Amino acid sequence: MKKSASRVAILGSGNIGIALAKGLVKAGIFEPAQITLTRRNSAALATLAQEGYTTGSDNPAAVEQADILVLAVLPQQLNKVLEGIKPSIEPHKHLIISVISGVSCADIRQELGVEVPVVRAMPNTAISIGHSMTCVASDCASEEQLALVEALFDTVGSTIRINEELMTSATALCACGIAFFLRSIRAASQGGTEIGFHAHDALKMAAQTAKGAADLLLQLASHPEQEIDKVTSPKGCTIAGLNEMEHNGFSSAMIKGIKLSAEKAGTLYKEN
Ligand SMILES: NC(=O)C1=CN([C@@H]2O[C@H](COP(=O)(O)OP(=O)(O)OC[C@H]3O[C@@H](n4cnc5c(N)ncnc54)[C@H](OP(=O)(O)O)[C@@H]3O)[C@@H](O)[C@H]2O)C=CC1
Ligand SMILES: O=C(O)[C@@H]1CCC=N1
Repeated sequence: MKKSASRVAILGSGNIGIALAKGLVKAGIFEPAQITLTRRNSAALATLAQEGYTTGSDNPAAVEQADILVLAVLPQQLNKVLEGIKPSIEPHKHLIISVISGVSCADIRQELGVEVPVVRAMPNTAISIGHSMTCVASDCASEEQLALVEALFDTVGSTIRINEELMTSATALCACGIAFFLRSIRAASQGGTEIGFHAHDALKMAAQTAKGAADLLLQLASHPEQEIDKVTSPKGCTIAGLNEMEHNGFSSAMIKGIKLSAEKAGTLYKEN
């Protein structure tokens, strides 16, 4: 994607909002000066202001200067933000991208009271280094608008288009998934320390091994069990360790955690 001429306003510049901004700049699509970052405590954005981003706490002003609006506040903070920007929304100028869990495109249009195009995107924090898995959905955006959002997120990782009703599932598997895989890597490194490695070496060894495992699947398009079969020598130490993990509920714990996470993701906005 070539450099964009658009201006982006990220309303709610916390963990994911900043990760997105950094990813887009790192990908060379936007200059920091094309991105406005807002949060109520705008002093916390001082370092980003020094890097050239426009920062502040005035959401309506940010909306007026931008054509792409990214909503990145917590679900329970959304309605207040929408109420504040409502008068500044121009349906033929603005494209709204919401990364907020559990809030539908229709919920956003209903709160705004205008028929503005809304696309939901569910990235993860690896977006800051260009390795996000981002799921994209909309109930109303044109093909052109969806393609634009996909192209934007393609610059900061992989993107797939899904049906909107699967967005809470995508939240659990991909956005929360970063934490689940990180915890697995941490557990592996703790095991590594117990069997003889200094903690920092064990962590590096575990992380690189996890990266290799993921790349085997992504680059060879193979199935995990196909690759596992190549590691498990008969009567060997891999199958001994793997079966011990399964006897202790390894796969079951991951599956149950992802199911619970998806259920919770669906209730975050309604719990307001
Ligand atoms: N973290 C993640 O990995 C992912 C998160 N998400 C979704 O992204 C959203 C944000 O999550 P996350 O970044 O973790 O949360 P954070 O709490 O880190 O970020 C939310 C930000 O919104 C700001 N904010 C709150 N109210 C306003 C307001 N009225 N105007 C402007 N800014 C405001 C807060 O700053 P202040 O208090 O100073 O206003 C804060 O910096 C959530 O809806 C979450 O579901 C989606 C994918 C991944
Ligand atoms: O934990 C959360 O609710 C958010 C949504 C996805 C990742 N973090």
